[in-house]
Parts: sequence; structure tokens; C-alpha cells
Amino acid sequence: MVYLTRVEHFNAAHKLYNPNWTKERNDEIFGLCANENWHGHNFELYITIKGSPDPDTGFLMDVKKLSSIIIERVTDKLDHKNLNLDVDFLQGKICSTEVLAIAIWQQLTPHLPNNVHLHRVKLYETPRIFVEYFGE
Ligand SMILES: Nc1nc2c(c(=O)[nH]1)N=C([C@H](O)[C@H](O)COP(=O)(O)OP(=O)(O)OP(=O)(O)O)CN2
Repeated sequence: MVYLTRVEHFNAAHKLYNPNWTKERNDEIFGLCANENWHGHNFELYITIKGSPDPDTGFLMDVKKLSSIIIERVTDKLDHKNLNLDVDFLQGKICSTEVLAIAIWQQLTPHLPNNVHLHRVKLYETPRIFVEYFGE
């Protein structure tokens, strides 16, 4: 079993906001990230797949093809967007890094070749905050 990682990035705006709560409750839980405080992040996305390399190519998968899938299915939909308003697969969700990582997993898995498996979605919201999701 080998693990192959491709790094992509996107810039996006969001706020942390639960529409079922009052403004005060959103302020209390999400602080500076809530209510009128739209703000942006430079997200760094690490996608790791796993499997066995093909004996003829030495590749688990052509990493350029993996990059194209990530760009088409994920980063083109997120880059320079408002995560709360503009992204079909985030509608109705709270745009935390955790929720975003899980949603990215769900976006990617149906589009990977049969011989590879998604192992990890690692998403940096800032250089000091990141989430890892392993699909369970
Ligand atoms: N569990 C989570 N907690 C927080 C999340 C999250 O997605 N999951 N997100 C945020 C905010 O989006 C916030 O904007 C984080 O940015 P920032 O405060 O700038 O982050 P840093 O800690 O890296 O910056 P410092 O300058 O070191 O404060 C908050 N919580």
C-alpha cells in the first residue's frame, strides 16, 4: 500500500453562523467569525489517496489527473467564492473547516478511479488551524 498526496489551494470568504440561533448566541459561540464578520482565508488542501502502484507505470494514479479531478470537483467551486452563499454542495451547512473537509471528501470519492481509495482530506484554514478527515 502506498499513499500519494496532491496539494491544491483556494481562497474563499465565509462566516461561522447558525441560522437557528439568535445574533447573541452566534456571537457567543463563534465570536469574531460570526454575524456581519465576513472574512477570508487562504485554504491549503492536501488530498491523499492510497492503493498499489501499477507495475507498468509505477503510478498509483497519474497525479496530474488527480489534480484535475480536485480542481474540477472542488477547488473551482470554492476559489474566490463565498462559502456560505455560492457553493452548491455547502448549502445549508455551517462553513467550519471540519464541515468543509467532510464535504470535500463527499465531492471527491465518486470521481476517483476504482483502483484507488481516498485516504485523507487535510485542510488548512490558516497556518495554525487544520482538520484531517479519514472518512469515518
Ligand atoms: N473547530 C473550529 N474552530 C474554529 C474554526 C473552525 O473552522 N473550526 N474557524 C474559525 C474561524 O474561521 C477563524 O477565522 C479562524 O481564523 P483566525 O482566528 O485568524 O486563526 P488563527 O488562530 O490561525 O489566527 P491567530 O492570529 O493565531 O488568532 C475559528 N474557530
